[in-house]
Amino acid sequence: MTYAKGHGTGNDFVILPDLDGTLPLTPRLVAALCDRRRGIGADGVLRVVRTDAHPDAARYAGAAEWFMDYWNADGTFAEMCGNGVRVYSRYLVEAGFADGGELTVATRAGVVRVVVTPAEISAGLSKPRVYGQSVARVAGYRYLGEAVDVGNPHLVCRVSDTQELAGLDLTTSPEFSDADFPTGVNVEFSAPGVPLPGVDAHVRMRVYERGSGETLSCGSGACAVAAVALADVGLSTGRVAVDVPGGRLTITLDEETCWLAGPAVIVATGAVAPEALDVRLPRSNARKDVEAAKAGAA
Ligand SMILES: N[C@@H](CCC[C@H](N)C(=O)O)C(=O)O
Repeated sequence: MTYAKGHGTGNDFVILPDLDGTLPLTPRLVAALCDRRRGIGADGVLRVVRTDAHPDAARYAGAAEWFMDYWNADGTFAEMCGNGVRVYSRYLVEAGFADGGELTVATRAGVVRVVVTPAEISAGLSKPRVYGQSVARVAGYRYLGEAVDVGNPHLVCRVSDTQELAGLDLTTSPEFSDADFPTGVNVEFSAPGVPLPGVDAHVRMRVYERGSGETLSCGSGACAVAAVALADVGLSTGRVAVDVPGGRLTITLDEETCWLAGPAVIVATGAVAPEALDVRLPRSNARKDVEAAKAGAA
């Protein structure tokens, strides 16, 4: 199996080119690839597959050529990964599967528009929907937060300052309400930043991601945090600088879209054998699944 490794502000991914969807990817293989000691190490896997070759994406075939089949490090799926889309797009361009400039990428949460430049990649996610409140608990302390849907679920909890943010123990998952988040949730903690030119708000955040643990950055989480920061100053559109442990993301919310911008790079390419990871692959049923999905949609 060939792979590439890339990251966006430290949120890192193993990228698996499987253009015609024949690789029988399993949760076990994903977890083994993402293992930081016994595998390649990553927060998640991005499988690169044509939309018409994957059952979850066949419906997007007219709108995007490529589907980002995203998996968390523990082998679970997620609907959206904002940094993933940006790194995936960098890979498409560097591997010669897409020209630079503008492109579209299909995800489980819909088709995302992407703008690629050498320094930065900007992905147009759906506008975050702030829809209620819930509570997270860390080390016995209770944090009230805003529930936000960015295609995937988020809980944004405000803390008072950078010191409180730095002191949070995120080595294990914050506790959250299963009733409010039956499929789990990504929990962000957000502290006020300093006034910066050119933005309406500046915040610093840390995140504990569903299925991956604490990461250096989460793009969809930064969008959720930005929407809450803008609402806190009475705005529903505007520009927010979000500092994550891995760097800075700039979020621009307009009436319909949440533009997530920042660097995204490919750092390595190579080959890996599933047997070396102690994983045996089942036989692929991919083609049959795609035909069944197409027949179901007709
Ligand atoms: N790091 C991602 C989010 C990845 C998915 C998330 N862990 C989930 O399960 O929803 C991002 O950049 O958005």
